[in-house]
Amino acid sequence: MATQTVSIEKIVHGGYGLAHLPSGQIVLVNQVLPGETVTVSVRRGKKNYLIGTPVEVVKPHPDRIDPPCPYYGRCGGCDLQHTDYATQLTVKKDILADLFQRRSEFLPPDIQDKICPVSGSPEQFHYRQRIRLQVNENGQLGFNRYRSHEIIAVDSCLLAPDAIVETVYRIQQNQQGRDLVGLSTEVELLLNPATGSTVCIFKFKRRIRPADKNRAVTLCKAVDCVERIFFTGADFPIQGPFGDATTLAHNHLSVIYPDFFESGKELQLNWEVGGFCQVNLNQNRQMIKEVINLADLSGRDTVLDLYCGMGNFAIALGQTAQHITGIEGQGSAIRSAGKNAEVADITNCTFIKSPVHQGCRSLIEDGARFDCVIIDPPRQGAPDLSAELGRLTRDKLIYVSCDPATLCRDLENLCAKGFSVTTVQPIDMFPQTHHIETIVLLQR
Ligand SMILES: C[S@@+](CC[C@H](N)C(=O)[O-])C[C@H]1O[C@@H](n2cnc3c(N)ncnc32)[C@H](O)[C@@H]1O
Repeated sequence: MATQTVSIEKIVHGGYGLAHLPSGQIVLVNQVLPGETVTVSVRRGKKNYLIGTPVEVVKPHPDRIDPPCPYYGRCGGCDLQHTDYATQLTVKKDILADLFQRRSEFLPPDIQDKICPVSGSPEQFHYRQRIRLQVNENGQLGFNRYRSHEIIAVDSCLLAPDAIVETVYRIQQNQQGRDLVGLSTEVELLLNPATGSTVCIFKFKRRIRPADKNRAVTLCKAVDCVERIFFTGADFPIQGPFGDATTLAHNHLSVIYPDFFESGKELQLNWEVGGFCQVNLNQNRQMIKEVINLADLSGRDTVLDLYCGMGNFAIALGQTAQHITGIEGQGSAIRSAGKNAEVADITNCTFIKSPVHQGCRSLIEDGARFDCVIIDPPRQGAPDLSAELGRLTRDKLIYVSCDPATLCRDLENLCAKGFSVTTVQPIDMFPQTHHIETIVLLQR
């Protein structure tokens, strides 16, 4: 492969450094920082650009550091670990600004001025409530190599809390644990914040048998940091819990945010194993506060919470709204949302299990409008929903996004429907990686 020396002009969406070759062609390079001079080996990429792999950093950025993880560069995660945290936050804000700039003809001219500094995470390592490991052909747990299906065996991860790291080690030291891992294609490890113990979901290559349940019980007894075990597979839904009988009362995980409300009251959120929760739970506390702050509800406001999950925002907003309607497609999340409202002792929330587009159409047919609409879609965003959002929103629309590219596309559509952008607040949910969570306040 040919090597070339290039100057990195900026970091773009996906965490790549962008440089131009003397020929004028664009080359995207990973593990670099803006302003660096880097020798790269260049290979063919997509139609409009080449891919460069760094061979030597000739002139490093002043804030470049030695990445602390021994798997950095081989493992596909943590692609910003080569710089200090303050620079990671600056890079993320610049990535967002660059995306907006590239689509500037379709976005409000002053949108760049609305981008606030990225709100940093309380923890920069060990923040992930869950990790998903792959199983390689030798029955070892690992992560995919950068941009590859090859599995790099690991015995720790700096993003995982200690209890998960201990579980990764101890299930591989235990015969039943090794047997279960060997029968799986992937193992998900979840921290239960309420107990500090872990829950394992083994994704099996075949259907489970009674012997597998016995292995799970024996493993839970032998490895005290594992409290429950579940099984799932390509052709069967999640089954469990299995394990030591004392831990099997329910299939929930829960987090309590003490002193969440001004009154000193805590916020408790429960969700079912296999259901969605934000991965960085301490930063989630800050994100809910930010949504409350942007919604700025009076006791008379009505709220629509689209893709509401287990009521992550609705339960907190329910304390000050007149009424909240939550729409969510996953049955387990809707069950958890109802339970969370009960625990919080609030009765002004209605949760509807429905695909969001269908739920919005029914609300429009009923003539419903809401003072504040919240939308928190998955990574693919919410294309084709802007007309519905325009009809359902009386005043504020709060868009929570985990992908700035689909956010940018959806903002274009919303601005074309008469919304204006008031605030863009990036939140760092995923330190050490290029991923960006963003909350945007739009108004009619
Ligand atoms: C990013 S999560 C947000 C959940 C919640 N707002 C939170 O903060 O925990 C997206 C949610 O959308 C749900 N979902 C995805 N596609 C959906 C659809 N087409 N209709 C309804 N819900 C959907 C998923 O089940 C998931 O709970």
